[in-house]
Amino acid sequence: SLYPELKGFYHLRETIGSGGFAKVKLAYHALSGEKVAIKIMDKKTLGAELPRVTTEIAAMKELCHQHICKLFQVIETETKFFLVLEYCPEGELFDYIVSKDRLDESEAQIFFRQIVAAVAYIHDCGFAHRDLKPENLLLDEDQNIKLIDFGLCAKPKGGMESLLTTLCGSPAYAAPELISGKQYLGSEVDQWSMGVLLYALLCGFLPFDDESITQLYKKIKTGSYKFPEWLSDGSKELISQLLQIDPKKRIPIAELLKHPWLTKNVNVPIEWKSKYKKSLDDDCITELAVHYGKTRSQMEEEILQWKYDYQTATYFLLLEKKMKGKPVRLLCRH
Ligand SMILES: COc1cccc(Nc2ncc(-c3ccc(C(=O)NCC(=O)Nc4ccccc4)cc3)c(OCC3CCNCC3)n2)c1
Repeated sequence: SLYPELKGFYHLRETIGSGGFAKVKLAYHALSGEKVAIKIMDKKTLGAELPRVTTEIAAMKELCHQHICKLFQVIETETKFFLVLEYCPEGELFDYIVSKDRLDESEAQIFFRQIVAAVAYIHDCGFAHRDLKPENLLLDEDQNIKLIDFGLCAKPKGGMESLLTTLCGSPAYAAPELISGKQYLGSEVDQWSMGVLLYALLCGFLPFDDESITQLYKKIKTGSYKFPEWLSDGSKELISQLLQIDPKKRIPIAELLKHPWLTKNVNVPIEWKSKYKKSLDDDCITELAVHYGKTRSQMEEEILQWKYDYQTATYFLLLEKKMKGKPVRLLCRH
């Protein structure tokens, strides 16, 4: 087959996305029967960008959050990287907004609370995303948000406030300081992009748009955008606090987590911390031990090494089955 490294472990199906350096295929994890997304990157195509994949893999191993697509396994061959990732059955938020034209305030609020939670978590882990847009926000079977970074744009924030100067991400969502080639902070760029995102959720179109890229840049740099008449005062106030040209004037994440527009009718601040437990799940370890014919303590010791091999993937996918209320069972037991 085309990818002998996957044979017997994953059953490949159709391509669900491609772009930049990556192609993503739907696949089935053979042991659990669960669907996964396999991101395939060719080392030759990556060329000088190769280090971005190692940065991405390191970041993914740190990021374990209910609103971030989980990494299950890394397979590296001489010519390719395969990242086995959480599959989101409801596809891109972008397509959902297009299908509904635009979202009403309550639905937009639910999605935006989850997006803010994911970004707050990434920033707390010392990373910045830098390419926040609806194409990188996927929906799971319960229509919950799962943030991804399809284009390898996420970066460590360095010493938290390291200044980054590479242009990354899509211009329509890019902050003024980023497109001016000035030094910028990833966290502040993410705040701006969240403003563009919230506008897109509530309006169904972009605040800054133009056929000519120079006109688009001009609108972004001068912060020239209009509010449609259907927006509430609360949502307009929040959007304007994010779309501040001066990065220092943008509402900080800590404030955002308890902003009135995000807490109204729900009255609880956003729970942004990871809901994943640090300890291993007994049922999953037991099922793995039975399958591999090992003792539970041997199995625990192996999983705790977090090798991101097929065993790691099988553990995480058993955990996913458990969280979805499915039986914690593998398809065949020796
Ligand atoms: C139903 O029909 C559909 C239709 C469409 C999609 C699906 N489902 C579906 N599930 C899962 C994926 C996926 C997950 C993770 C990554 C990734 O690259 N992770 C790496 C990552 O997230 N790093 C990272 C995250 C945060 C911080 C730092 C680093 C890549 C792809 C997918 O992709 C399809 C593409 C298509 C082009 N636009 C983007 C999505 N699609 C289903």
